[in-house]
Amino acid sequence: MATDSWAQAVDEQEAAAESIGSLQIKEKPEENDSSSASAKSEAEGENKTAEEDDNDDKAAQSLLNKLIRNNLVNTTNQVEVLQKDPNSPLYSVKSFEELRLKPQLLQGVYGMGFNRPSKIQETALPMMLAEPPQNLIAQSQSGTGKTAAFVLAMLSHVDPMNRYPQCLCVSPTYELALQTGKVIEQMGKHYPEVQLVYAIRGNKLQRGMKLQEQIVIGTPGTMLDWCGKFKFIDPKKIRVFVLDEADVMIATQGHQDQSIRIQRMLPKNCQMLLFSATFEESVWNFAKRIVPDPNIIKLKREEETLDTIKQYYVLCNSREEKFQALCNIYGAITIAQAMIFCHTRKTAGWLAGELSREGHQVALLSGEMQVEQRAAVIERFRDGKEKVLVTTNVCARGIDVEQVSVVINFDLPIDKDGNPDNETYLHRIGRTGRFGKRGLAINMVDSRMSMNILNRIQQHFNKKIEKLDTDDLDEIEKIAS
Ligand SMILES: Nc1ncnc2c1ncn2[C@@H]1O[C@H](COP(=O)(O)OP(=O)(O)OP(=O)(O)O)[C@@H](O)[C@H]1O
Repeated sequence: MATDSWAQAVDEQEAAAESIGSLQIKEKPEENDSSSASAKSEAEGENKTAEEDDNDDKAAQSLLNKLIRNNLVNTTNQVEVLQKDPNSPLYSVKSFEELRLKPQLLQGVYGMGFNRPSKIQETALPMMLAEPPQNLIAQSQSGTGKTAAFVLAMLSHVDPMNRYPQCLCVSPTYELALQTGKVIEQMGKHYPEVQLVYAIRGNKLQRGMKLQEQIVIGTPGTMLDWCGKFKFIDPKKIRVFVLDEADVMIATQGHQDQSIRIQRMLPKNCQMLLFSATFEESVWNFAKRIVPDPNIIKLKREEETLDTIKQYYVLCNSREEKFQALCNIYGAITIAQAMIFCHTRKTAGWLAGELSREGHQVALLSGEMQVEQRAAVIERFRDGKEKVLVTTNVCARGIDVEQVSVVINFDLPIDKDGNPDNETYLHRIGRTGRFGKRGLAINMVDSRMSMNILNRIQQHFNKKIEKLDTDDLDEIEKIAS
């Protein structure tokens, strides 16, 4: 009874989500037609804070991370494992050979330049490849090798002789699905019998057809339609179900319920795998509904620290004075590369303009840019083509730019209630063990309120932030030594 009413609730929510979807489609042309409306939304966008951008955009952030990542994020932390059956032996592998992969797949793995399994892969791969298949919930930060791991599991489990879908993989967005698809194509390069199809909106199939591809990757809504309404896929034949980026997934209305509905169509012996970069309570609750009897693997993030950072603050009265202070600093010390954080897009745009006028080579990262544009800006900055990167918070989260020696908080990080955002402060200027180089952080304080924020940040980390007089050249020179 309880299950029935719950199922009905899911149906109702889904119908509501669908009607919201069609409403949005109808609204789009109107937006384009009305120049005043778009001018208004642009102005609103300009004043958007980093935090608002942040909420807008979890999926975009995740995509950006994928686009700019060129190698594995290594960590020295140990994985935490919680086995479904604590008495069964826990296998971990140090080489891909130990996994007894099909030769075509081993060739694919080496072809991608992987020499040995990443930290999370060491434990996750033997679990995912075990017989009988084991269910898994795995959490580790972006870039630690989750995608590569489940792609290898899917490719290992399909039977290429069977020309029907055997693995389903759901991703939160079309773009993220395409990224995973690329990994499947690369890793399966020497295994051409295995085929892939995208279940994404816009990929219209003829009614009544049955898919022959063994792997289907897509977004939850289309995947659900293909399994249920259109019957392009026979869910009873699915052997592996992967839900990727669970934390991003649950941020989108309707995705959670659609995923659960897909999961309920699958056979009992289907292997269920769920991955997430973070693991707050809501993700955990969702994960438990998707994955019965799970093994759980968690890999802690590398801790960031302020220990190797020299922190200063500069007192100013206006944004123009802050800019002047910045110029004085640039005049006194050689800064190889700096990142400057602003609270709004508007300030970031203004500051980038002023710095360019002063002759600096400036890159600007801002929330309204397309993800691909942002990725290109970051690449250029990484290559040293620009020496200063001005940004709002959202764009820079998760970006490790090793060569940045100076971080300037043109505005101090605050949350939406106006309290200090300590986590963001640490994230902007902190270094992990990996990049243990010394760094310099300069905070601009322009009001009593921001002085208060600075004091609270200081207290929180119990680390002194020294005052810097930017009118005194000698004093500035000293901080660089
Ligand atoms: N064993 C490995 N050895 C070397 N490189 C690897 C290995 N596994 C994955 N990589 C590479 O590391 C990067 C991150 O891997 P992957 O995309 O699988 O991580 P992820 O945890 O899924 O992160 P995200 O969710 O951001 O994609 C990719 O460039 C991938 O090609």
